Amino acid sequence: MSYKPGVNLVTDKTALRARLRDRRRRLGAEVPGAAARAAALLPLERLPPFAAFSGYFPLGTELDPRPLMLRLAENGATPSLPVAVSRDEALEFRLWDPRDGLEPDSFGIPSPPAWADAVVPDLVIAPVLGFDRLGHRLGQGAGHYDRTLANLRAARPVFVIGLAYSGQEVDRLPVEPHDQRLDAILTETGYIEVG
Ligand SMILES: Nc1nc2c(c(=O)[nH]1)N(C=O)[C@@H](CNc1ccc(C(=O)N[C@@H](CCC(=O)O)C(=O)O)cc1)CN2
Ligand SMILES: Nc1ncnc2c1ncn2[C@@H]1O[C@H](COP(=O)(O)OP(=O)(O)OP(=O)(O)O)[C@@H](O)[C@H]1O
Repeated sequence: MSYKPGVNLVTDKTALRARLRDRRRRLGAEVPGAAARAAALLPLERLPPFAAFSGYFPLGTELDPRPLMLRLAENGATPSLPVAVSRDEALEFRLWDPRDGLEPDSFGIPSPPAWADAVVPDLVIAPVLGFDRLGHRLGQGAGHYDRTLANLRAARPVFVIGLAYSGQEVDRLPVEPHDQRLDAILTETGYIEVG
């Protein structure tokens, strides 16, 4: 898919989101086993050191990060999940203990309960609707990851990996000043480091 700049980046993004949602739905059905393949392809030795990471609870046909989360946790890192407290605020991250139940956050996404410990991840596995090779990411459009990564990065280094089907790649995404870039992209066909 190639991107032709239009007059308005925001409406361009909205149109792209609709197309990429359709495309991801198709990929979810056509590429079985992608989550486990992607998890196995992460080159742990190339990542900066990290003590805590965040994954996500897969929505719809998002690529399931749980095999990857399991691998990172088995490697000794503390797992956490994002919690959307409102549409306009940054995400919180809370410790994910698979023995504890999850509760819907303000978007209805299963998330650790309010009493779970807060975590500051230094590795973020971000859900992706679309990505390009420069590390630009298109998300759900609420700006949650942009706000959250801006806050995290203002305090200390955080390495951000977008997890996606390889078919979610586009030539070039429209970019706004607030967009936070991915450091790498992991798909079922490989690991792409962004320069
Ligand atoms: N699995 C997952 N968890 C996540 C996110 C995500 O993208 N995926 N988020 C990322 O920021 C945050 C939640 N933010 C969200 C913001 C908007 C919508 C949303 O508008 N969803 C559409 C339906 C999307 C679809 O059909 O695929 C909607 O409700 O109309 C969802 C989540 C934190 N947790
Ligand atoms: N750091 C920020 N501070 C305030 N508002 C922000 C910030 N980052 C993004 N926003 C707002 O969030 C809205 C959505 O941004 P955008 O379309 O880039 O979302 P996205 O990256 O696709 O989604 P998400 O980050 O939720 O996965 C925009 O209206 C933007 O102004």
